[in-house]
Amino acid sequence: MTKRIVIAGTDTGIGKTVFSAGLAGLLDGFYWKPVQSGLDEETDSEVVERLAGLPTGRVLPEVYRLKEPLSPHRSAELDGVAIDVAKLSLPDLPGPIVIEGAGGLMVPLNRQKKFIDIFAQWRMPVILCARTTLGTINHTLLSIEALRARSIPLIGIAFIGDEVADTQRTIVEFSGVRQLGRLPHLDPLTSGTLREAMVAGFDLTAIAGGE
Ligand SMILES: Nc1ncnc2c1ncn2[C@@H]1O[C@H](COP(=O)(O)OP(=O)(O)OP(=O)(O)O)[C@@H](O)[C@H]1O
Ligand SMILES: C[C@H](N)[C@H](N)CCCCCC(=O)O
Ligand SMILES: [Mg+2]
Repeated sequence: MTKRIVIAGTDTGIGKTVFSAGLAGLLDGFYWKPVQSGLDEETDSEVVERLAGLPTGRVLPEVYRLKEPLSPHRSAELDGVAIDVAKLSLPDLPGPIVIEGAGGLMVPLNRQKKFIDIFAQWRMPVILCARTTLGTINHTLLSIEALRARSIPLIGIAFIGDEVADTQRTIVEFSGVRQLGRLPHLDPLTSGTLREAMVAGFDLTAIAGGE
């Protein structure tokens, strides 16, 4: 089976989609956002299409497209839709795939299930995206505890933002989870600057090689 990597995050709006675009591009792979909430702005899949530099057809269609930019459980309720987690399953693909959740690990899909529950079912290795800015130590260590409590394999942490050396070191030391690299804040953010920053900031063998 080809490599499947789940991109999880410590929160919403921290850069999971940008990192996913960079990683899918670097792996020459596929991208899948199974549940999109918020359709008025550019969707995560559209961002990846714009930034990953991949041929067409590499971004798989979402299973649920929900109108309001809210937690998926609520957005689904407002649309009169019930998210059936059994429908969130992936076909076999001829290459690596990067799969993005929504928000942080404990975000609900419906009144029973959260993203972390399906990640535990899938048993696919996770990369945890974490901000470098203040507040991230707490969010990141809590997220790692939650993954460990469910025996979800964790490849490592991808930091996003400008370097805050002591914060990154503190997270790594307390958790014992490795830092895979760091994606700095990019201005301008383009397909080209993203690829360059991914190549400079991450060791692909650490990501593609193991769990
Ligand atoms: N490395 C970066 N450089 C510049 N801008 C970035 C970077 N990472 C993220 N951003 C910007 O920050 C915003 C939030 O990023 P992004 O959409 O990737 O967050 P997310 O974690 O995927 O959120 P969601 O939970 O909604 O999926 C976007 O406007 C994005 O362009
Ligand atoms: C709409 C947003 N951009 C994400 N797709 C969903 C974020 C859900 C966060 C829920 C929460 O933790 O309170
Ligand atoms: Mg996103």
